[in-house]
Amino acid sequence: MSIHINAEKGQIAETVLLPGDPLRAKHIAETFFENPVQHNSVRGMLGFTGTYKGKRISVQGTGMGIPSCLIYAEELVTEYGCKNLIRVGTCGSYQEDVHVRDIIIGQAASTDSNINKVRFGEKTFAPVADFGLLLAAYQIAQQRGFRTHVGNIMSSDTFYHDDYDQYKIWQQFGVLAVEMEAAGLYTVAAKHGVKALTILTVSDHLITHEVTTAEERQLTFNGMIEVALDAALGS
Ligand SMILES: O=P(O)(O)O[C@H]1O[C@H](CO)[C@@H](O)[C@H]1O
Ligand SMILES: O=c1cc[nH]c(=O)[nH]1
Repeated sequence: MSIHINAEKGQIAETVLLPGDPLRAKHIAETFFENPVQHNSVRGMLGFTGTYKGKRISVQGTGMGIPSCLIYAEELVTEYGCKNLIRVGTCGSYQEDVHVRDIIIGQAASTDSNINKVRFGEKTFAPVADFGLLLAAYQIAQQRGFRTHVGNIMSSDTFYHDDYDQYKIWQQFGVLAVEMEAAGLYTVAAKHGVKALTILTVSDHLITHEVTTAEERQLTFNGMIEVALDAALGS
């Protein structure tokens, strides 16, 4: 048992999907896993382990934001020996040609978080995805016909902003969308020498103000989750 996960050693698989929402973790386990077993209930941050197409795999909710996500990422790696961390989340698009319901694969993650200033001081670390996981996810998404974008994403420390126009600097530099965890996840994966990837579904649009309905989001999430699970098969 670790401080925030009450699973026994060996109860969590080496490959873990990481949604922010613990109820999405439950949905993934109930929809896609054979014989899912709940391995965590601490703070209601649900986690499950089961089998997908013959491979043992886990899903663990992380909560929202880098600080919460990194508690789970650190404990999964250091206490449970997890080696492949695949975030499956939602994001807001920064680009006209990146539409709601599209899939984004986070090749790299910019951030307004202070975490890496604390770590690296004046120097800059570039948090990047594992290339093997990224390539597998991209090829699977292409085969399935999903509109898919690969590139830089922005991990923000805030969901609500005093100045919404601040997105324009990221937009201008080609950043695809905003979410709240990937830069931290990629950094911690690098620190421990494990693999990480972030796959997102666009749930809203910062420019056009389009949003997805709850039902649409559910269906689109399933596409993203299948991409993540099938990419995980080769991990
Ligand atoms: O859908 P999830 O995985 O929670 O991801 C996004 O949604 C939350 C904000 O609503 C943040 O965690 C953000 O990163
Ligand atoms: O962090 C997030 C997630 C979804 N949509 C946003 O605008 N921001």
